[in-house]
Amino acid sequence: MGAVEESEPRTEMEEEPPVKQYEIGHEEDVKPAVKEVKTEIAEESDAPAAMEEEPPPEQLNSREEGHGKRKREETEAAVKLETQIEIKVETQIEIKVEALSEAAMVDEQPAKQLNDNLKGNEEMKAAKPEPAESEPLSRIEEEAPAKRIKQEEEEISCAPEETNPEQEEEGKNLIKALPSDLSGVISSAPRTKTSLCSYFRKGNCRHGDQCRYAHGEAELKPRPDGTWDPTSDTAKALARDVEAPDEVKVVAPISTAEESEYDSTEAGIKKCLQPVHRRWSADQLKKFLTESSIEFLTCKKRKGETSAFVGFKDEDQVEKAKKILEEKTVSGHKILVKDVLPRAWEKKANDDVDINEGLEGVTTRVKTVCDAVTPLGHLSYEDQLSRKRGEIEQVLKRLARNTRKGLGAGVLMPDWLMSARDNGGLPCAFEGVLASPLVDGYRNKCEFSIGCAVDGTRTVGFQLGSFREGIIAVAEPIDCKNVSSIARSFAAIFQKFVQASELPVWNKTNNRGFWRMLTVREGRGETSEVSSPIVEVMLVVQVCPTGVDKETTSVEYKKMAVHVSEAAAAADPPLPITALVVQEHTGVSNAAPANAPLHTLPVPGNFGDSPVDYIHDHIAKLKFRISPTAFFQVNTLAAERLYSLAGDWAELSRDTLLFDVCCGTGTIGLTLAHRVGMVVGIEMNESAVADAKKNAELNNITNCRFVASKAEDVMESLLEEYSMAEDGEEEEEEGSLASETKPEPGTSDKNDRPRFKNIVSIVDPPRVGLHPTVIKTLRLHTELRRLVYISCNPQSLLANAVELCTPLNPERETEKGKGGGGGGHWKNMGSMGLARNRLKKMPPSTPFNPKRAMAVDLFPHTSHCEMVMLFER
Ligand SMILES: C[S@@+](CC[C@H](N)C(=O)[O-])C[C@H]1O[C@@H](n2cnc3c(N)ncnc32)[C@H](O)[C@@H]1O
Repeated sequence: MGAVEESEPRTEMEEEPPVKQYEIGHEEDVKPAVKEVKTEIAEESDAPAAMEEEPPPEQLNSREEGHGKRKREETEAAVKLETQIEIKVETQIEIKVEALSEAAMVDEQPAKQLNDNLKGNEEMKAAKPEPAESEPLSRIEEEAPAKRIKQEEEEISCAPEETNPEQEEEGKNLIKALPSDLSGVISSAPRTKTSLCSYFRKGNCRHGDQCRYAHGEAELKPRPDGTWDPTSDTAKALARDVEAPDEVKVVAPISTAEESEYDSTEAGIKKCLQPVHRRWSADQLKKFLTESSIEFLTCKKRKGETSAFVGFKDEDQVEKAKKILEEKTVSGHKILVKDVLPRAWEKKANDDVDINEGLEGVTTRVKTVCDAVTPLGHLSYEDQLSRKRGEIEQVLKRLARNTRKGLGAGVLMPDWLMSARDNGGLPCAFEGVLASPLVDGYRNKCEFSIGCAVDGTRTVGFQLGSFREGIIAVAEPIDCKNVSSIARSFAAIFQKFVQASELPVWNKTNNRGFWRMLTVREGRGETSEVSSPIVEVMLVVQVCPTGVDKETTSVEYKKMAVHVSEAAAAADPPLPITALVVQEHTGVSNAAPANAPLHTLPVPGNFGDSPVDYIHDHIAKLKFRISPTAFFQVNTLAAERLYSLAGDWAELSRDTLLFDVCCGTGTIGLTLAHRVGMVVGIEMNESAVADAKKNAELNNITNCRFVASKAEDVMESLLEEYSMAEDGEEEEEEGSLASETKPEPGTSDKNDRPRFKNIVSIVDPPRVGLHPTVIKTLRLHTELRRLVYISCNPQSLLANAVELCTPLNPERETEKGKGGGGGGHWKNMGSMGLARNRLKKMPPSTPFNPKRAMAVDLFPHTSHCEMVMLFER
């Protein structure tokens, strides 16, 4: 949790869900979608009255009373229709935002900040992950690169271009069918031609004068809000004029090592030149400036960008440059000289510095470490829970809306979707949010950044904002409510050590330094009661050994071990310290790969010559070994509630085979093993699997098997291995085990294969959700009748749920091929769009039905929450 964004993580790599995934983006991003939505509503509307044909006028005139009633009905229908339109618009906004939020997943940025970034196009640009920072976490995450954000932006701004004449026609028919006095409610747009007709442009519009869209610039009118179709010449001309006003302030990108001279204090007065040729390198820019007789001190220009950053000696040089540049153009545009906002670390150090001051209007403003790490900390816990409850309700409603949207032609609406309409839009019972037993100091794992405070002091704590915003200052975790007192104490102990160390702390602006991150992991004693004390602690210190010789590092490591163990022993009360591990990592982001080298250091006074590299924690009276990189829920006591809820919903019995998909150290499977015949755990992190096996041993549990593999590679074969296979029928006839009687746990067939009639899966995937192959396997294996889905990311849960639950027309033709389908547009889609698209390739199969949902608050004071959903068929 070096940075703020890492402060509420699920794992060191995948971490916790982004905040408010479903937060709505910039209103303007969505406007062009409204027309499409209106057309879609015609198909889905709950307001048949509005679509019925208008009765003949004489009939209405002769029934005045009836007329009044009908008018009321019509008005109600119109309101209903409008509500539907709003819902649709919202859905479209969500889809756009969803794609952007997904891109955020690969980013180091905290989700809240990212969502805030989404609030404007400018900010959206700022939110593009820099390739160097975004180390792809998995195959799925790789599908969300910065490019996608760009495409999303383009897609949003070009929506009218994609209007389909058939849809237009449908829309027109709908509008015609409305009673005349209602049609105004939704139909004024087509009369004023505010969008260009893309078909006319291509020369094949068959609507002629009747077309709702402008045939050329002359017909085009401004939109009600005064803006123009962004593809029109008028809009482009306006954009040219407003694109680069002089007063707009710019934030320079973070410098690479080669560009560091631009960031030096001798760089002078910094200005941004815009636009300049995209293809220019820094050298070409320097050449241009020199040949134009423009004096300057430093400059920074990256190929592919239209902004250049130049340092001038004084105001005089700036004025002269401005004058010369007035005469220069790039592709017909004047080169403007704009102000550059200073970054936080460029400001003078003093106590009153507002590290965000310079970033006003650019992106989110983070004031204190608590604002950054525990944004709900100012609310009462009750208010936090009710807020989370409301947000989860919204997520659930989106499941119903999106499934409805994905229903193919001729497919009957399933009962759960029908009843959602009478249930306020909820697809299943929502049973509320379970509170965390421990509200303050609940985290058993804290990842502290090692860097500099605003005043330059070496500090161990949380980053005050996002690196991308230029905020790299670190603050001590003093008032952070989610941090335990033990973690706080170790942060202070380590801070003292790095302040005295001769090796430098990590500097994110140039990616140099030695001390990078301190992770404190804690384990409770025998029982999992709130009152049970922390008895084991593991410290994992991340360093970048580049350029430091082995002898120096080993001396530093020894000093470090002595310092922390002495300080821990001297604390009042003394602090436990069980394991001390160094992780070497040279990458740019603090998220180290699973195979980053680890060194276990002896802790003076501990375990003699055989230091350990793990600690233990307890859940449901079981003991769990946890190694440095293995996932373990950060709130042990709340996790216990979560697992027990999942077990209850899974309706386990001795004839059940439980698949624990993404099992980590085996927590779910092992805590439920006594309630089932057998557990099969699947996990891709090998050291977590080693822990899981060890944990089974530690607790004398013998009916568990743990498989170290990606679930997508083994799920299908494992299901086939254990379920009553197709040939079970034959075996039954032959008098084998597949009879009506429940197979005893461990019962085997003639191939020594244990088989189970009741197969249940509890899945607890990382933030990106389950791999499409796993979803397909779960859906197609219909002997799997019950599925409990635990998720820290509502967005990916929703997308997976849509794929699991949408009924399919068995007679439709299943699409073949790779990608998301949809003719190559899949790269532009959000996760929900991708899910719906994948359904086109899903073979006919019985869908799951959402049955119940609940949340467990594992992360008090933050906006995050674990969601549990039960699916059955
Ligand atoms: C949210 S954690 C849950 C761990 C465990 N269920 C628990 O509660 O402690 C997700 C786990 O999924 C693992 N994982 C991620 N991608 C996976 C994949 N494709 N196949 C199997 N496991 C995966 C991660 O290593 C991590 O341990």
